[in-house]
Amino acid sequence: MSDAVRAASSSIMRVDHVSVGFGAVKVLDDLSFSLEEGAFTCICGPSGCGKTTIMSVLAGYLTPQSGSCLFDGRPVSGPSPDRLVVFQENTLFQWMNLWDNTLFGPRIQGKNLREAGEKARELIHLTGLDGFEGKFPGQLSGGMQRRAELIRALINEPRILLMDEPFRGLDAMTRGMMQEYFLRVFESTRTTMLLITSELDEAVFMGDVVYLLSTMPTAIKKKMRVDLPRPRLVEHQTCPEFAEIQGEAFAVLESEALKSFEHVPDGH
Ligand SMILES: Nc1ncnc2c1ncn2[C@@H]1O[C@H](COP(=O)(O)OP(=O)(O)OP(=O)(O)O)[C@@H](O)[C@H]1O
Repeated sequence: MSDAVRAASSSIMRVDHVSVGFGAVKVLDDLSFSLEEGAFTCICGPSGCGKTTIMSVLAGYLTPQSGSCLFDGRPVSGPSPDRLVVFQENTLFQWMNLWDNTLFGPRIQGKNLREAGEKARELIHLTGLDGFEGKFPGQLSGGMQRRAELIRALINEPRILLMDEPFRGLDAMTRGMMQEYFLRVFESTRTTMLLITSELDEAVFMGDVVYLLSTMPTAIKKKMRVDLPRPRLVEHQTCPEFAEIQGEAFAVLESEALKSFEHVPDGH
């Protein structure tokens, strides 16, 4: 993102001093960060540190015990079509083909189906699913199903798309392809996106901004800007800037990971 664009960008979501606990377990502790409109933000932290809990607060599924979560300056009080979530698990309707799954949202909202159909064709093309419109989810590969989940959310034109580890469980090669497809969609639609991931390389490759999380109770350990050009290409992963940002981020996450071993008794 250029300095001019960055200066003009404003935050669409703001999490202020949020704390969440489950019983005696304090998961989020005084967590604060903001999401810039039109940017791709990644939140990266180790497994089990509270990433899904953060997503639940942003989506409006969970009310924090203290602090606030604002969307467009207004408190988040529940789920909204402005803030759609792409989940880890498969939520496609198994009895509908790809085309009907994609148009499900516009159809139940009574939207103009000709316009929605044009948008569906564009998204299907961007995600490399041309020719699969008549296939049912069971006839699509895991990677295709994740892309179908993405377009099924985006067709509803949310202001922000929240993605919780959408590539979890995919093999490394498919995961790399997914990253490229999702980047192409972001770069052509410029929908504000948040990706939560435990993969640091993925966060640096995809994000304009990367937040690194501490171990539990979780807070933001560091905010990093990734000024690599867009469109992001696989080649960028071998450039010196990428290595420098990744190295710095790795050092932060490693020091956090080591802390989680501090309380393991000797001999165990
Ligand atoms: N509803 C709940 N009730 C009790 N404990 C919970 C609940 N939800 C989450 N936790 C606990 O909060 C902590 C953080 O969980 P969370 O799922 O947010 O982490 P995560 O970083 O998304 O994990 P993963 O990377 O494994 O998906 C865990 O210790 C989990 O057991």
